[in-house]
Amino acid sequence: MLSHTSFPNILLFLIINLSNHARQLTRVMLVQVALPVPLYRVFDYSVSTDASALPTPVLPEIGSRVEVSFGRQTLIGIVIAHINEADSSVPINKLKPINQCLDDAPILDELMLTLASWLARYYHYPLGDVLSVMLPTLIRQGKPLDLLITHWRILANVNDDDFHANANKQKQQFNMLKLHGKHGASEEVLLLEGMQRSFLTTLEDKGLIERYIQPKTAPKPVSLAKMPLDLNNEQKIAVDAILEAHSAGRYSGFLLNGITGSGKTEVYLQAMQAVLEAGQQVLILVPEIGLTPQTRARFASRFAAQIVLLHSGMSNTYRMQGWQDCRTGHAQIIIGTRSAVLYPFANLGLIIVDEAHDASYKQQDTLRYHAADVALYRGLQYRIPVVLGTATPTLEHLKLVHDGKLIECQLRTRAGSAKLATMQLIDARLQPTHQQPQDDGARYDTGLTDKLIGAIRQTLEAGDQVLIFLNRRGYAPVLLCEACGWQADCPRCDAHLTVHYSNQAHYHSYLKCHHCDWQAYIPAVCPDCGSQNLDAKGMGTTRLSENLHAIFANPQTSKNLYPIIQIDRDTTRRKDSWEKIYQQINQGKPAILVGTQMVAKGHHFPNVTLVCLPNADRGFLSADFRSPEHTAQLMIQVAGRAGRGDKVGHVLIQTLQPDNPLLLKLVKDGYLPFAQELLQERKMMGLPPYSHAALIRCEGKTLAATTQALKDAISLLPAAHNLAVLGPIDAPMSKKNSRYHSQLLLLAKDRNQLHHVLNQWWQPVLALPNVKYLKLTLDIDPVGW
Ligand SMILES: Nc1ncnc2c1ncn2[C@@H]1O[C@H](COP(=O)(O)OP(=O)(O)OP(=O)(O)O)[C@@H](O)[C@H]1O
Ligand SMILES: [Zn+2]
Repeated sequence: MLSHTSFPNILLFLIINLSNHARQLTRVMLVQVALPVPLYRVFDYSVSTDASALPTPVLPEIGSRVEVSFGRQTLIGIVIAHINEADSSVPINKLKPINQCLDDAPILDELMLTLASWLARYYHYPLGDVLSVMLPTLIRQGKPLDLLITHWRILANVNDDDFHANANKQKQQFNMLKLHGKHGASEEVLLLEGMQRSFLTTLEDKGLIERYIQPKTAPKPVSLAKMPLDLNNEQKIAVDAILEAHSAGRYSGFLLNGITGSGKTEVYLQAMQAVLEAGQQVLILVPEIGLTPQTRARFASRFAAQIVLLHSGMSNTYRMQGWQDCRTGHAQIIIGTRSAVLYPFANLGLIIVDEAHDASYKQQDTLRYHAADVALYRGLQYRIPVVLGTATPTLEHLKLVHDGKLIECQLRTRAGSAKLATMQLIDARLQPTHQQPQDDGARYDTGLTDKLIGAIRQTLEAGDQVLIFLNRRGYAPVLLCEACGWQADCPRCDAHLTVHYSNQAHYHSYLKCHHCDWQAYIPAVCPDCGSQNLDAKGMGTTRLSENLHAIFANPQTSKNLYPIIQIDRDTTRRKDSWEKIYQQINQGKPAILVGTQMVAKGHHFPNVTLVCLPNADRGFLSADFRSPEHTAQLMIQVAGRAGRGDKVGHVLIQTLQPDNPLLLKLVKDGYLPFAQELLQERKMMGLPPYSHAALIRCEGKTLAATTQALKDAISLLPAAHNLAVLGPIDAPMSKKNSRYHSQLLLLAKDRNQLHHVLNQWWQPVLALPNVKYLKLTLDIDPVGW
């Protein structure tokens, strides 16, 4: 029996329960979504406001993709938080529902989301845009993760008798699939072969074929394909230090500072071995150009493992597959350029950044991250060692060693029997360059001194190879009218047009801007004064190769005595051209290699015993304070290609400034003492790495507008900001592609101080009224300007 007092209690119970039930039906669940829009905020969406929605809406998990309406667009974003109604700044009835959730499970784990928000904070870049830089295109577009591993196969006991007489096309497509046997083929392959997706689904609907996901079997444990070398003492110290950190499960940043040819790769390989044997993944970053077929071979010849290569030239599908393989742990060794550092990893145990000084690790647009810095951050995240390997460490990395933030391991001698090449200067002021006679008796300047030519000849006659480094492709950097001084300039840039000229094929002759790709015919007469006296001034790799042909041709037959192999972006553009060049060089026969900075990086040409730098030292005269550092790195890297085999190597530097103190220091004392001296200079001047820099670039239709915008920006700086403000000034090449550029440099003694100011200042700057007609970008820790 109910007492009179219990009645209201029951009522209350019922009311509460009913209203709970009703709320459950109409409960509004909120998610915060990062969207690829240039706004420094995230957006709230509801999951469903429709109580009758069936099946009951599931709250999309943090780290999964959702499709939403944004203004009039439909965008794909990442859920970064679940929030309560009360936490949203938007009234509940104004919130839009998400259109759909694209993933059942998160595609980004907590570490990846933490990485994204660190990148957004450190580089002052919107979170949604950071995430779109991190994700491969197809994932950004919302494609299902398993899209590319969809396979199709014919169903057992179906055959082509099952087709209707007039279903010819279906039958033909069915037979195409049948050719692939019982496992069928991936959809990507079938579409490439000419099958149509609509037919696949029709055949599927008819119960003739089926789609399936080919299961990725867990990769086999890594095994050794070749025995490791016996390490020398310094190599062993380095491997032990790296592995000690690895087995302690501790983050440690290492600077593997080893001269060229000292066997850094062997250190990587032996450290990798232990990590791979422990069942973990290894990420190896290589510079943009360093990713040749040889890169993979170096690792594949040592380990039987699942190796994944990642670089920007790969198809979207392949990149997405690679991304998935990293995330699931299917990939055991991952070799990639810059962006691979932003990939997700199931079980990462070691990161190696090869040639860590290389400028291509810095992304120069959108999110301007530095892959070596991000690698260190990720090492910290995963509590694993990170190895920065180089023969020419950046001043930033040397300072980190000095501050105790990187552990330095030095390799001071060449591995095996090779000796470090000797370096010698040739004073081109005392020795005029060689004048080559022409058929008509006139002579032309070859740009090479007789001493240099003599050394090249001697090397070739001894059966060795010569490498000549010239960091300028094309025929000549300037076309000049001898009569009036007119020069062929790019109409769109502050730059001369490069002469591309070939005396073999006339259609290969044209003028081209190396900054915006503008092209023009070579004029027959000067457009200003009509003179026919047009002359190509200076020397690019093509001209140098032609001069070498002339110098080293057999005088009787004019045939080449030695092959001259030109290696630059023009000659290696075709896909397999590097491979062919490699094969030719590795035959080991005497030859002259003429190359731009493409040859500086990590190549191992055992028969090159002479390296010549006819004018590499010009960079010591540049106005950019980083130029001496970059010039020296390049020179040492190129010089490092000499004498890597059994024979001793020589390096000859032909210069017009043989008493330049920087050049002398580098040649006499080597890179590290040179770098220490530069560090002292930077310290005295308060320049990075003794200060922290942010570079603001402004691009617009006129210099007046870009300069004014930066002046307006300065006026917004908080009072007592304590930063050094340099500018606004015109950017080094202020007109590029018909757009004008100004810049402003902020320097702070302390990193936190810089970020503190940027946190308050940068977004108001972007909101300045004039900025909408301009492009304003912020570059943290810029590497050049
Ligand atoms: N411990 C060793 N014993 C004998 N040979 C070795 C040893 N370590 C490395 N080598 C050999 O020395 C050569 C140069 O090594 P490697 O290419 O790794 O140098 P590196 O330091 O990466 O040079 P770079 O910076 O110029 O690319 C290779 O042929 C390698 O096989
Ligand atoms: Zn141009």
